[in-house]
Amino acid sequence: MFSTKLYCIKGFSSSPLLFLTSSKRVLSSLSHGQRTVTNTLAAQCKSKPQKQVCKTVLRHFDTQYSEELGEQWQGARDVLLNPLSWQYGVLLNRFSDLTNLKQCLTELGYTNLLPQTQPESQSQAAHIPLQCFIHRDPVRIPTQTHHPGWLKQYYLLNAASLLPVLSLNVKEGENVLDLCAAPGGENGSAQTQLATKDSRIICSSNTTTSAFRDSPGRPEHWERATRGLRQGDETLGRSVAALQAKHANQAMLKIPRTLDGGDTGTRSSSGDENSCPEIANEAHTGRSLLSFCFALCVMLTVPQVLVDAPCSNDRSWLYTPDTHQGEMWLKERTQLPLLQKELLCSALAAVRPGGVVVYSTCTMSRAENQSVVEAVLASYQGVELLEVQQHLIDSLSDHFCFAHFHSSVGQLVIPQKGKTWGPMYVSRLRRIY
Ligand SMILES: C[S@@+](CC[C@H](N)C(=O)[O-])C[C@H]1O[C@@H](n2cnc3c(N)ncnc32)[C@H](O)[C@@H]1O
Repeated sequence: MFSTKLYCIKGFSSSPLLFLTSSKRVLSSLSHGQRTVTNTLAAQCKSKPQKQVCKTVLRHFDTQYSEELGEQWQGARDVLLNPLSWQYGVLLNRFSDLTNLKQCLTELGYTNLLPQTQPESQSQAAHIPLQCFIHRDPVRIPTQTHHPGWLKQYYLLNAASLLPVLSLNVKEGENVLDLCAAPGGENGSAQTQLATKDSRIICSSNTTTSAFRDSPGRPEHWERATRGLRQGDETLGRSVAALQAKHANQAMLKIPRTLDGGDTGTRSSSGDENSCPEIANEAHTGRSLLSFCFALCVMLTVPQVLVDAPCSNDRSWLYTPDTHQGEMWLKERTQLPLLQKELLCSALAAVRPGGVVVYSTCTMSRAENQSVVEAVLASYQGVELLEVQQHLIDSLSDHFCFAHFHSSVGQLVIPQKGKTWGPMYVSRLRRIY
């Protein structure tokens, strides 16, 4: 029923050094004191062409979010409309030599979002927790480019996208089903974050594509890498898969596309589906999981499922290139909750009794967040709501702004001035029986 793949790579030995050297060069050229660095990076940002706001989407957000978020919408609006204020997290790739990189980041004024809780040593590499560096200013270090057979040392991401993975609280050796694993919008790769745990990740779509994409919204890179995987040649995709699998003791299980339930009628947030056919085909698998999740449950006894659901990604939708597309997306928006509920139900059916499902989106829309969870709780027997762990909220509150809801079935990170992370909604459910 499943095909288990453990990729191997050849000729890797010299690549990390070269890769590290090039990164050090980039970073060291910036490290002439924090002020200079900040100025340099800010200048880089400013030299980029300005994104154009879609007025149709903005009007829609104004109406909806001023009602749903109250006074917090104005702060979020200011951030969303000012890309120069956006902060970028630097998620380290534990499979690289990070010593110099961490030092560089520290010199640049970055700090670790997540305090180290376990000792670090070569022999305990497998136990290094997620390491995401953040900066209080809206600076952005250069994105690393792909080199065949080499791994990036870091990924730039919205640090709030760590929250769903942290909420899972994966234990060493536990299996995780990543129900919406296809590459998404701007928030980075859940798989990459999960891959820092010594656990098996089971994906409903092509796992490896997320881990090596160059930057959000660049399907040509996913296509290139996916094609490489299909052809079985020595590509970057294969190398990444090998490292993730070999070093993290993971087996990547791809659910065959023959189990695909067909078209969901929704847009893949990966953008242009035509340019990336394999991803487009595999992106619809999660909805049809219900039909075989019993077998999945019995065979794999999945204790945790992540539903990083397709949603109306507020940050990118606001910058929809043309009005017509903005209007189309707003129409599609009304269809999303149905798909999201189905995905969440599939996840609950797949998780073993006692297991936890984490549902996440990168929108602030109540219809796609609380309403989805409330509807599933009301209709699905034997499921209870869990709080997002208080210690997580406490430790992240210095950096993230959580929404002040009166009655909440989850936590919503809302971008605010100086804390521009999010939007990110997370809810946790436990299957009781
Ligand atoms: C928010 S993105 C996931 C991002 C991914 N977890 C990551 O970290 O890169 C949601 C993904 O769900 C995929 N998707 C859409 N419909 C789906 C379905 N019916 N089953 C499974 N995945 C689906 C979309 O293609 C999209 O890439």
